[in-house]
Amino acid sequence: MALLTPNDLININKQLQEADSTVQRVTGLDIKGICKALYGTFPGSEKVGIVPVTSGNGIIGNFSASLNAITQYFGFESFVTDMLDVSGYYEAVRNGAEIILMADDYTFLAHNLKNGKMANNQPCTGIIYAEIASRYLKADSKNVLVVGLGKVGFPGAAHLVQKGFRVYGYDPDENFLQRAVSSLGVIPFNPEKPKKFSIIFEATPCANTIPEPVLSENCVLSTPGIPCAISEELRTKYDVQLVAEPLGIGTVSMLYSVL
Ligand SMILES: NC(=O)C1=CN([C@@H]2O[C@H](COP(=O)(O)OP(=O)(O)OC[C@H]3O[C@@H](n4cnc5c(N)ncnc54)[C@H](O)[C@@H]3O)[C@@H](O)[C@H]2O)C=CC1
Ligand SMILES: N[C@@H](CCCCNC(=O)[C@H]1CCC=N1)C(=O)O
Ligand SMILES: [Mg+2]
Repeated sequence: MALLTPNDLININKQLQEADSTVQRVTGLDIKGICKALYGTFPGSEKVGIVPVTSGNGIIGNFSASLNAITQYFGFESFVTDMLDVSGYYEAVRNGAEIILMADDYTFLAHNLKNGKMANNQPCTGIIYAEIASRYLKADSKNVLVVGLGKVGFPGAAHLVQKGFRVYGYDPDENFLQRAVSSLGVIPFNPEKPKKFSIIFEATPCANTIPEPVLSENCVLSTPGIPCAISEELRTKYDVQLVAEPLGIGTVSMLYSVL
């Protein structure tokens, strides 16, 4: 399981601000603008209750506090419950939470108690990072490379196919690659016969997953993957526009999707 660590979340506000300015440079929209374009929604006065959960691997340091900072960065009112698990859930509802945010080791959900809508972090993350990549103002074609076709990458690839992009996909897991080819019409990317892309979306738990030959000058690499898919050396060599952030972009996608 690819779980966040407290170290990933240090200074989440600075990480969010940096990602927001890159998104604006790449797409012309800020992250809120991307969410509005994706879901057609905008926040009212919804109160978000964040419930720490102790199951499995347990509480991750900085996780609840980061969610609190993230929701407030995007203009929502939010609080972290004092109690944990069931008692925390009870406290959240009793204190007027309209949207519940909570995560165990497998599922990170947003549930809007008012309208019943519920979101899962994995598809919401894939979709928003794919959307950001798809809106690159200086894209040279409708070609996009998707690296990693798992719980985050597959929904992102599906979103790009729906938006009419020519999606090349790569995953060392033959089953995941075949599923994307047969159900999405993704073109299997052959690392032996690389081609250059101006738009790349990556979602893997591995470093160095982007082969140098696919990088074009100034290309966009939109990736929620942790650790980062590309070395700083390679990023600067091609002046890659890197959109990467450990939790906030995926979370705001969840929140807008349940409004
Ligand atoms: N930044 C954020 O907001 C979020 C980040 N994540 C991170 O995104 C990453 C992916 O998460 P999931 O999709 O749930 O994992 P997953 O395990 O479902 O999918 C990862 C896929 O990457 C593939 N893969 C591994 N090495 C590869 C390589 N060298 N080239 C191409 N594909 C490769 C695997 O075969 C697998 O199919 C994880 O690191 C996770 O922590 C997940 C959710 C939110
Ligand atoms: N139960 C823990 C949170 C566990 C979150 C595990 N999930 C991840 O790390 C996913 C979410 C986005 C990226 N990875 C707590 O309440 O402190
Ligand atoms: Mg994120």
